[in-house]
Amino acid sequence: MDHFHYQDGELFAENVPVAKIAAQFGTPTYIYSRATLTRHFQAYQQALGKHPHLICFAVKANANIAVLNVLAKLGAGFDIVSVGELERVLAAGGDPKKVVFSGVGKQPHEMRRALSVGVHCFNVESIAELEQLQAVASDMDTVANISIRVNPDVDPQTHPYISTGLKENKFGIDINEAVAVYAQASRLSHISIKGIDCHIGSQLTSLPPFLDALDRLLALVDALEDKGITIQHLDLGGGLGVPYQNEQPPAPDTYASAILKRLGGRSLELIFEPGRSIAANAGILITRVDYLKPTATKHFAIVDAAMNDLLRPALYQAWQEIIPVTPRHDCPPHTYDVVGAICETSDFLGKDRALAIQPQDLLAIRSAGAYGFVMSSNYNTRNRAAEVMVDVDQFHLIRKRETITEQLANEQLLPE
Ligand SMILES: Cc1ncc(COP(=O)(O)O)c(C=O)c1O
Ligand SMILES: N[C@@H](CCCC[NH3+])C(=O)O
Repeated sequence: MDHFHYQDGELFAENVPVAKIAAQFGTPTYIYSRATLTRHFQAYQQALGKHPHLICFAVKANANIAVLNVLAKLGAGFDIVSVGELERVLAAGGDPKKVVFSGVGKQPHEMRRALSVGVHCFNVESIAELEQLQAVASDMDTVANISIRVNPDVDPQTHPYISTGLKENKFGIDINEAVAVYAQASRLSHISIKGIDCHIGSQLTSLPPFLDALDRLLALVDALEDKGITIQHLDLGGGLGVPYQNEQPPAPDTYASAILKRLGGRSLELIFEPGRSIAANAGILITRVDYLKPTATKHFAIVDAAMNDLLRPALYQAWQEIIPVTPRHDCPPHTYDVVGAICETSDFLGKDRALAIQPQDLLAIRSAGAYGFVMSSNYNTRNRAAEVMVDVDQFHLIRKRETITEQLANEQLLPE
């Protein structure tokens, strides 16, 4: 059963009526389902079974510490891209030994903190970064575990802004240069080679690009072995897509089983860094209709969420389903552009949606648990949304709605 579903003519999150959450905490509010997060995470775990593995949730997809805590308790590791994300993982009770540190621009202070808490591995993305890490580790008299993030030049067939494994992207080290970079790393006194890594893009909806990348990485593992460099883990990144509309991506267990099969008898530990496939469909964003505005050419539904709350439609023309919380049958549907109050024409949450709605009705934007709240901003001096977690028939405020007082607290006037 879907954990967001209609029952008796209204939308429920697990066993809680969504309207009840809106009545208590207002709108716009993100609502997450603990059961869905758990189910998605466990699908990966179960598919990999006894094969040595680590599922590192990509914190960038949803960084709320209650969400991270739910996953940490299930045994998750975490993929981070900043020291800020590391502090969130620690605050959420995550195990630093299960953390992989990705990203093209790690700063020395971030390396220092990650080394001091003992992260599993740095996914190194350039020679300059490798040298910086050697310097920091040497200064701390410690050893940094690394894998090289290889850019395998595979087309992930996704939106160009979220494709990362092509030669022209800024990510990783060209696969043709990887052997030389590993050889260089093997000569560094405070670097220990552990793994190999890639991440080719996000919202991939088919297996072949993953398998293609995996084959290229395995060939590299063999070439390195021939040179006396043994790789212990293979990190295939994240990137598995979700059904937003009509897409039919493989489910996490199908994906994980296919990868495992392709590994053959190799004993390499497998690391995945899924974000979206765990969190996206574990969340909705609820919003209230403020005004209906018919014009000569369109019907606009102006709602209290906007592009500052959910940026994906404005940034990628992403499509996310918009449904009424309490469907009504007393007025005809119209085709609406569902828009926010921000002074930008790109401020829309959905275009051309058939909805039967009246002012004050509640709407839910689906698939909002990943790259939703984390990409929100204060543009137009709007306060960030609240976040709520539903757990069977309970619901908990896991981040309170921001206030203007909190926004102003960090600013000050120039001295007289
Ligand atoms: C290095 C890395 N790992 C993991 C992820 C998570 O990707 P997704 O949310 O598509 O699973 C990303 C984002 O695309 C990433 O850049
Ligand atoms: N923010 C993107 C995904 C970015 C993936 C990060 N590497 C999205 O909403 O689809």
